[in-house]
Amino acid sequence: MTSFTIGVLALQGAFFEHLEFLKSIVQSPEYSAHTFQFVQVKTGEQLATCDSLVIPGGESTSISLIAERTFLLEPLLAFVRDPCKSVWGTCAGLIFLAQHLKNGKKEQKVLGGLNIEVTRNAFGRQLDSFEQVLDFSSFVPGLTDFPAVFIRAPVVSRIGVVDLAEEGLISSSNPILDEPVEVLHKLHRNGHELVVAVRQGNHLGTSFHPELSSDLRFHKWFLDEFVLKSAS
Ligand SMILES: NC(=O)CC[C@H](N)C(=O)O
Repeated sequence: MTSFTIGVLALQGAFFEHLEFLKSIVQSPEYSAHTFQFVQVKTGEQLATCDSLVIPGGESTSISLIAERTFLLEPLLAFVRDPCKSVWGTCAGLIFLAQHLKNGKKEQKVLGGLNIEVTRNAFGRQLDSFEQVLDFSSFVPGLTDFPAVFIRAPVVSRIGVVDLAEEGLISSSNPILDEPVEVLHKLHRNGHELVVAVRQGNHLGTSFHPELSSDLRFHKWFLDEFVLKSAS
């Protein structure tokens, strides 16, 4: 029997929905060999109990400001540099997890848990929000028709903003950066190809909101592929 504690950063945004999805998935008999705890993370003490963290969508500037004011920024920076932990950022969570931002606010901080540049609000005004059925079967077996919800969504605009050859010290302080960044999905929209899902080791970043889709399959994949695998 293995026990897992999954936290969802609960400073602002759609944290409740992520928790409900994950709680409902682990009810299935296929997970009966494990025990799971779920934590709404608002403090460093709560974060310290977690094996895995989901950073939800919402407003990335608010999430970063609240984390700073509540002294959670330092524990979060340490958490995303721990190779034994898995982390998933969705939408604003992807922004917060990035190394570098385009269209970021001056006071906005990032965690550097994915070696990428993210462009905030990348879809412009008319296309602020939309839903598109996407084929993720190249990385999630059988997931050919996932209804991906994009709300003032960011995109990954550059991969590899930290050059490890030039900045030899970075990798020892942030071992996550030694892993390659994998582009999981490129969205084809209005003649553009936009990167909306990436993975770097145990870290996952998605531009869309699977927790607003009423389809549990993407969360199940995160649980199987990141939470359970990073513990084995
Ligand atoms: N749905 C979302 O999480 C939107 C993200 C928002 N545009 C931001 O910059 O924080």
